[in-house]
Amino acid sequence: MIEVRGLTKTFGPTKAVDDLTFTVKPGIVTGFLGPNGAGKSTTMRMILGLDRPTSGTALIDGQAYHDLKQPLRTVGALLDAKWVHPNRSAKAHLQWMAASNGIPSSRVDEVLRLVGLTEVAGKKAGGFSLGMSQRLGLAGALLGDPKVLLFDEPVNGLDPEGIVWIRKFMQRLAAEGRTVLVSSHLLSEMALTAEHLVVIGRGRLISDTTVKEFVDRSSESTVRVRSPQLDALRSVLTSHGLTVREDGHAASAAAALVVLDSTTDAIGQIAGSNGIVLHELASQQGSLEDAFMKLTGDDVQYHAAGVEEVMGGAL
Ligand SMILES: Nc1ncnc2c1ncn2[C@@H]1O[C@H](COP(=O)(O)OP(=O)(O)OP(=O)(O)O)[C@@H](O)[C@H]1O
Repeated sequence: MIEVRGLTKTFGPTKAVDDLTFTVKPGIVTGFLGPNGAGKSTTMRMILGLDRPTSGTALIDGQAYHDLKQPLRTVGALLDAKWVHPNRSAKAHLQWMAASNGIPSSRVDEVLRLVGLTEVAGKKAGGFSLGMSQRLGLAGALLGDPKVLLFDEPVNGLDPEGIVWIRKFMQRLAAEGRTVLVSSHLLSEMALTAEHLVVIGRGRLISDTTVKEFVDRSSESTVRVRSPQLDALRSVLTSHGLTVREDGHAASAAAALVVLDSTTDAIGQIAGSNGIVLHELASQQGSLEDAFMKLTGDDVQYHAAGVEEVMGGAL
């Protein structure tokens, strides 16, 4: 279990993490979602004792990272896959990690097998593809057989096969009863990987719910309706208090109305009882990514403006 309470981190004038409170439970994958610069990496680094909080606490199974007697046996992390010494073989790298953490070297072969790197164990890690480096990072995170695992954007830059492999692996680790926190800036990826979501924007908590609740709540569902009597339809719908948007040019045959917060049943009923002919009546679901952008949109704009200010200052 990970417990984050009132966690805050400022870098000069930047509040990277702003009074964050959330709990990550064992047995399920929890997605840590937010646009670039939202504060995900900084939060993870504070949980792992790599950054000191300005205020607040982050506990792993009830203890601060620095108080853990054998950290690798309690928590494993995959932050940056490319930190391995390039001239060291995968096996030598893991043996060095094991030795410096009091872990028996027999565990090295075990984790190499778990992540599917046995065949290339003797090869230099510097020549590994990104996918292989991620697997090696994962092997390192699993060395101490920890109950808590943190992954920072683990699928970034991977090919589809690598993405599916990492996704399934994280789900398996959670199914074994471990606590798994994985960050991403893509809601579509998290919808496939995680069961619970902690969403942040500009360092602040936006949502802490199941993926299903978040998706249901945030994705806009609308009804698209086409009719040869579009004007009449528009006025009866608005007279029923519905919000209506135009879709396409009014003069074209493809012109349609998009009705918010209603159902095909209700609209069909209204049209029928007013003698209006319909040529199309369809419910449509907004894309997850659109919904996510809308929710965190302010935060992305804030960061874009921030960059311009910095660039403007430099020029
Ligand atoms: N060492 C640092 N010094 C100054 N500012 C920092 C430092 N680390 C992070 N920041 C700033 O803190 C904010 C949060 O960054 P962070 O890397 O935690 O976000 P993130 O959600 O992980 O984004 P990304 O996916 O782009 O890494 C950003 O505005 C970033 O510029």
